[in-house]
Amino acid sequence: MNKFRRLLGNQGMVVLSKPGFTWSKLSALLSNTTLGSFGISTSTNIQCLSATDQKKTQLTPYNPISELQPFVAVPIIPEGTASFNPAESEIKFASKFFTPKDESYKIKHIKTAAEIDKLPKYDIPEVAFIGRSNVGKSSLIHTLFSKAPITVLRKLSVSSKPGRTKALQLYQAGGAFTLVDMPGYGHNMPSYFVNCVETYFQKRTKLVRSFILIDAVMGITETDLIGLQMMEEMVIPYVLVLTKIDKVNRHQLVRNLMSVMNYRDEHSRFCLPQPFLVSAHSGAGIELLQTFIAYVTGNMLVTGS
Ligand SMILES: Nc1nc2c(ncn2[C@@H]2O[C@H](COP(=O)(O)OP(=O)(O)OP(=O)(O)O)[C@@H](O)[C@H]2O)c(=O)[nH]1
Repeated sequence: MNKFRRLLGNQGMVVLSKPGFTWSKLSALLSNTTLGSFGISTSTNIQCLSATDQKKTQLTPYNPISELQPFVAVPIIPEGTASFNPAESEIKFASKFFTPKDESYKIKHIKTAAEIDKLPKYDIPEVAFIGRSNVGKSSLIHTLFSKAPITVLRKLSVSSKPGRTKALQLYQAGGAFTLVDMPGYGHNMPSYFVNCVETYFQKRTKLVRSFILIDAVMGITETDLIGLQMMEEMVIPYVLVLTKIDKVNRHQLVRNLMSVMNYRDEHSRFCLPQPFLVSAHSGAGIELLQTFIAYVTGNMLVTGS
């Protein structure tokens, strides 16, 4: 039975991966090349903070975590792990991939497909956005690409009705990267979903990072485990993104963020330690996420602040 189908059929009995993961264990296990595929450079371009450094270094104000951290007793980004903390100039540089002023960065919708064999093949790095139905994928992509032509934005069907995104939607920012919006899992999931998504992860050789979206209002739910388990079983490096942070008060946000972080600490081996917090409505966290996408797709070198 394929892994994903097994998870879907067994939602109440998901077997979680082994606890005890630390970044250093992973570093020891993987070669530099593989670490590169986590977007964690072995050079100094991403800071690896010691406990003392971390106290000294302020997270960029572009990161919503910087406002939350004073209210949380433990470091949200674990001590001794890599932290993506670009300078203002780097954030500005990355914005050009999302604010096309000339043809070379033009944002286009290039394909809608439910069958992987129908996807175009190219040499451009790819990132994928995945999450349960209604988590806010289309809204987030809409906000990331808010400066794209209206014809592109119309393709992003935002709806309060879960399960609107039925096929893979591919958007390309010039020759810089491709961003893939995937159908949501859970409610109203299309029947071909399992094959489509699992085959995508097996076959797309240019995929450099997957972003798993979790609704900040709900925190981590059993449906979210479908995507998280799939990443772990298929050994796919991924990043957690908490969506809709404008909808929760600080207390709820801290509580739900910590439940996600607990999951990460105990069960994940392939998740970037740093979560991203965003709101498609207020725009919070969007520039930081844009910069991270530009960075993991190899379009810029972040030197840190
Ligand atoms: N307040 C708030 N609402 C949001 C945000 N992002 C999405 N929503 C709302 O959440 C609902 C679902 O958003 P979509 O972007 O369509 O979600 P999706 O994950 O693409 O949904 P599927 O098509 O089911 O996969 C819509 O009513 C959005 O307006 C956000 O950042 N803040």
